[in-house]
Amino acid sequence: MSWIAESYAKINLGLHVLERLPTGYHRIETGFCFLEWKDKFEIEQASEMELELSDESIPTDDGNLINQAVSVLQRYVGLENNYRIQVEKNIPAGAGLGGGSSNAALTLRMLNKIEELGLSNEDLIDLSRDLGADVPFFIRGKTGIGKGIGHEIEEIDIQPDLWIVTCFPNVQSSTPEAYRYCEPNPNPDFELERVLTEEDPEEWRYMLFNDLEQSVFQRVQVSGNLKDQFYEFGAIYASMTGSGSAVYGIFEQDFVAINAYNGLLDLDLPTNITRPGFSPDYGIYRKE
Ligand SMILES: C[C@@](CO)(OP(=O)(O)O)[C@H](O)COP(=O)(O)OP(=O)(O)OC[C@H]1O[C@@H](n2ccc(N)nc2=O)[C@H](O)[C@@H]1O
Ligand SMILES: Nc1ncnc2c1ncn2[C@@H]1O[C@H](COP(=O)(O)OP(=O)(O)O)[C@@H](O)[C@H]1O
Repeated sequence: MSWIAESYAKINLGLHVLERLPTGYHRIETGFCFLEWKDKFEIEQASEMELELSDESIPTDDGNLINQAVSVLQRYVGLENNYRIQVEKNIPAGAGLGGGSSNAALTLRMLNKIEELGLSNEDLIDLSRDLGADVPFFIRGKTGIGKGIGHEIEEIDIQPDLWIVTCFPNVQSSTPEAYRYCEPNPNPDFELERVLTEEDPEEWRYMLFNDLEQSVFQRVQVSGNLKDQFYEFGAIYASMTGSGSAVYGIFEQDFVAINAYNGLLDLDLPTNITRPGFSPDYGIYRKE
């Protein structure tokens, strides 16, 4: 008997870097929503802890966020059994799609259920403190605005009711570097929630920005080219997600989105298309 569940990717709708903090982190404000791009987890009891990933380029040692999530539970709560965790990786790493953070969050949620630990989402968020700023968003599984270092989530429905096409240009981008080279830009008059919930997405092009984009595009030029390509394909809005390198385009009409998706696949680039108003299945299921 095993347990199965899915770990979803995110994109950032706007990312404002407000301030450099003494901790080395940055105070930000960003919109988080989901893509239909997912890794598949299967967990079963085993004689010792084992991690198997379908993507051999990602480490399976202590550097893996799945193992770090297991260690946190072992250290602070205690686990009765050992498990074999098998993951079909589809979300590209180093893409700004939050694949590692999403995997860490799902590991906490699955082991909480399998071992009947009875921890609430808030308990899991407390435990995830050292795993990454994006992990609380993935534990909640709801769209919203991330504040603080990205870990304080105000849940609001900002999943675009439009097609989202997302493409990884086959080059990774480093999150620490993206923040190190960005220019914090406090703008007290900007209201992210209002822009995301009230403005026509056609207007986002002129008002919704990712402050990490400029410096990442200088180092990862393919991402900048990809953004131009999205506008050529007819996107009403295009942006890099998070610290890159992936870029997404938002489309009003299905045939325009599908044409962009097929065009990017023809270039041999990992690409995803997400339906309007998509909502992830956060269920954890038993497989006999
Ligand atoms: C940029 C964003 C946008 O959602 O996502 P990704 O592009 O990584 O997916 C996040 O802020 C990334 O979150 P996450 O990837 O969980 O970051 P962490 O592991 O906590 O931090 C990695 C490093 O990024 C920098 N960092 C991260 C978050 C933040 N608010 N300020 C920072 O300066 C720090 O240098 C930190 O050591
Ligand atoms: N479970 C995991 N899945 C993907 N990457 C992981 C995982 N654990 C650790 N990593 C490492 O984290 C780094 C960032 O990956 P990821 O979290 O997918 O990207 P991003 O922060 O750009 O969203 C990668 O270099 C990868 O080797």
